[in-house]
Amino acid sequence: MKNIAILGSTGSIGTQTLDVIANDPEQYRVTGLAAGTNVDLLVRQAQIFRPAKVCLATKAAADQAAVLLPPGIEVLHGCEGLDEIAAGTGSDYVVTALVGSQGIRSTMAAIEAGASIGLANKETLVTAGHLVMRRAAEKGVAILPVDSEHSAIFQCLNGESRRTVRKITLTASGGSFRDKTRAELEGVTVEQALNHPNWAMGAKITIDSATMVNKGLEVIEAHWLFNAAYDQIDVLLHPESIIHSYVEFVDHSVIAQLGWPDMRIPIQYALSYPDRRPTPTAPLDLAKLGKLHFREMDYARYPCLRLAYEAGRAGGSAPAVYNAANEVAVARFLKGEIAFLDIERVIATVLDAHAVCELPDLAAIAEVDERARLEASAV
Ligand SMILES: NC(=O)C1=CN([C@@H]2O[C@H](COP(=O)(O)OP(=O)(O)OC[C@H]3O[C@@H](n4cnc5c(N)ncnc54)[C@H](OP(=O)(O)O)[C@@H]3O)[C@@H](O)[C@H]2O)C=CC1
Ligand SMILES: CC(=O)[C@@H](O)[C@H](O)COP(=O)(O)O
Ligand SMILES: [Mn+2]
Repeated sequence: MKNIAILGSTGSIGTQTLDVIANDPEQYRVTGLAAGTNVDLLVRQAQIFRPAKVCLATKAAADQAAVLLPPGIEVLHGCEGLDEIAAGTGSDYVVTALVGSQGIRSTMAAIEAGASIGLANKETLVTAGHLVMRRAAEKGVAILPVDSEHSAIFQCLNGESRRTVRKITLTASGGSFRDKTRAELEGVTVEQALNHPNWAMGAKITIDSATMVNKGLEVIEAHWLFNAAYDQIDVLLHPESIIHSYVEFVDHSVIAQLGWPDMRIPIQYALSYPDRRPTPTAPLDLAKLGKLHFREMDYARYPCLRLAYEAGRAGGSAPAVYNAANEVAVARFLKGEIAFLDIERVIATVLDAHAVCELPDLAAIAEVDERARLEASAV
């Protein structure tokens, strides 16, 4: 029995994680749940899964939840509450499914407590990969990828030595505007951008898929998770999202991982690893699919991906700046303040003005992140 805490339980990954847990109740017990402001859903989840502690982002939301929750559940709020869910519920496994770089602090708290991490929150690794991976290694903590591409690579590698890997290829669906030219991106709406062709996900990552920032973040995430050089990481357009990613070895043998685009498969694998367990998903039917398609990545069409490689190669604080500028730009786009194509302009402008700090600690990352956010709000 694994004792699991979920940070971001009311989101797309959080709810699907609870779906996987509900489907396999003898394997997992929920010890803690944390959410932002969705009181009603958090209360419903707590009624079903009976965690010892729950947390909401604000005191007002926590007070609202306290009167609705079953007796005996401790209600926390804010950053300290989130730390307590990550490290103080006796869990041996923490799923990090918050959105954005706000996930760093609680991920570090979970690592300090010695819990294994089911990592969905890719922004954490993009921003502080050197610190997260080093501390996890020091503490002997496993970081298990939830992100579909990284789960695929993890499964393809299956413990094989990094020495034998020639190339890692991340597949990209192309997002909601994959069939549009750059000229056609002028004037696209928020509603159109949120219409991902293959995956039902939170708003921020759905916009990131459309700009290809998501794949950029995933390239940096793969660099840290698999200790791979940027020259070893490729991206291939694959509109169907059936091949979730693949690894080419030095003998030119290629191993890929396939499945319907359903996050419950990588979530289940991250939870049950090293075991494999059944999932409540449909079996893949290649005969029904008939064809799969692939296109070479066009870096002029998707400049945000090129910028991610540049930030990753620059290293140090550059990926944190890329991420922070993007988080602000996406929030502004979603509020209707800027156009879709302004997202790449904001990232490029903020990144361009940044003088890289080489090995930032958490305090330096927080400082750089805050400055990049201010700049991204103003350009
Ligand atoms: N969705 C997917 O299929 C995939 C997602 N990922 C990654 O997983 C992460 C989560 O994505 P996704 O589930 O789509 O995002 P969602 O927006 O659907 O969910 C985000 C979660 O974070 C919670 N949250 C937001 N702010 C706070 C806060 N201040 N304190 C506590 N909780 C907070 C939200 O709570 P509330 O709603 O209550 O406000 C919600 O539970 C992201 O990093 C994303 O890149 C990776 C691969 C696939
Ligand atoms: C489900 C998942 O892992 C997402 O990160 C997904 O990869 C988004 O799809 P694209 O970024 O390929 O559009
Ligand atoms: Mn992904």
